[in-house]
Amino acid sequence: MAAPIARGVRELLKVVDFAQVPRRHRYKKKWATTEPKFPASRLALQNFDMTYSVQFGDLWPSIRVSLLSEQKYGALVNNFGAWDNVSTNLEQLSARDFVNEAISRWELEPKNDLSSTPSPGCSPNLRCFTFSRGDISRFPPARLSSLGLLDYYLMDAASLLPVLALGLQPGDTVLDLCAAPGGKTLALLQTGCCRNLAANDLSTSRTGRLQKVLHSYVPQAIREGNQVRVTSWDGRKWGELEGDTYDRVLVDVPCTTDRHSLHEEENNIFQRSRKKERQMLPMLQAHLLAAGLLATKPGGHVVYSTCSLSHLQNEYVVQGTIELLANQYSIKVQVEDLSHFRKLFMDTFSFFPSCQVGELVIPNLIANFGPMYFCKMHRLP
Ligand SMILES: C[S@@+](CC[C@H](N)C(=O)[O-])C[C@H]1O[C@@H](n2cnc3c(N)ncnc32)[C@H](O)[C@@H]1O
Repeated sequence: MAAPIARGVRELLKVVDFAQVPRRHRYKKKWATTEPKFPASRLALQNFDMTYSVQFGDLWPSIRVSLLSEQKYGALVNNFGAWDNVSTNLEQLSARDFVNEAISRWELEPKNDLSSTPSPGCSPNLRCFTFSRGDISRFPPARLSSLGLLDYYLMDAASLLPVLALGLQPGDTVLDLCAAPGGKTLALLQTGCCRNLAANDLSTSRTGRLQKVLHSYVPQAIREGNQVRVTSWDGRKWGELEGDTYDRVLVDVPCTTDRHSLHEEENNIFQRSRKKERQMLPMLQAHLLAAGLLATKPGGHVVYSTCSLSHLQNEYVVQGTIELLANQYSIKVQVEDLSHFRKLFMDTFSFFPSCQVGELVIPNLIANFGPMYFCKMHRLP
């Protein structure tokens, strides 16, 4: 499978990379050996200014300032602890459960609208609190409950959207292909709907972090029973390892992690030494998505997600991979329309209005979540 996918994505890169760079920037810069070291976060900002000003036009200055400002968090309540007390405490801080607020709104929608939207499945089991738009309060650190588990998990609330979009149903077998450090794995378990959950990540040090998260939030009986399996394999091989197996697959790929790249030098993908790795990201992402689709049962669903704003890593990867699976494997994959989903959550998040496929949460000063791109696909039977 590797060769045709690699060839296809290389073709995509040829076309798209140039289309994104304005003509005035197409020059080859010579770096003198004496030139002072440029922090990777500065290189990231330069790169974003070049590509995203073209991609987002007038929206870019406001996204830029939001990305450079403090992000907002959500508190995902641990359902394995005393969730009702924890929810009451969070409400007393004036935070609100954006998941259940959205689902209550959905239930109030007129019947004729409901018929065209899928059921919320297990999503109402998730409770995630955020402060309202414009409220930049911070959550206090999570506390240990009497059961020895932490009471909530702090995460970018937009990271919950790919899990919600996956739309788990009771008894599903689920694969989380790139799972570490484990925020989305934890959310998948919190739905209470996974018959089996396979959580995988290539990096053993990062699966170590995932194990720690599970240890802090999930009772021993669940961790050590056969409901959760943690592995450290190359996700690109999953189609060969366990083809046609899972009802739902989450493919939350490595990406340019745009917010992180602007704030942290450590492990920054814009370091000069990682240029090649950065250029190869769309290829790796397409391989992982193809493997995730091959691991899905015919009739099953996949969500692809990144925390990057780059169309090249988002919709181009989705469109290119779907085309490749059709050509190389005669596997048909349909992108699902998530516009109803966007409508449900637009009080909490700012969405980019013009994605060709999938949805993109863009950072906004009064709702500083994301970036988070997610696209739901149906592998046709
Ligand atoms: C965006 S992070 C995943 C975040 C995670 N889903 C969460 O919510 O906490 C992407 C992950 O992909 C992993 N990764 C990179 N290449 C991989 C591969 N070939 N197979 C599986 N995982 C890979 C990285 O180690 C990294 O932990």
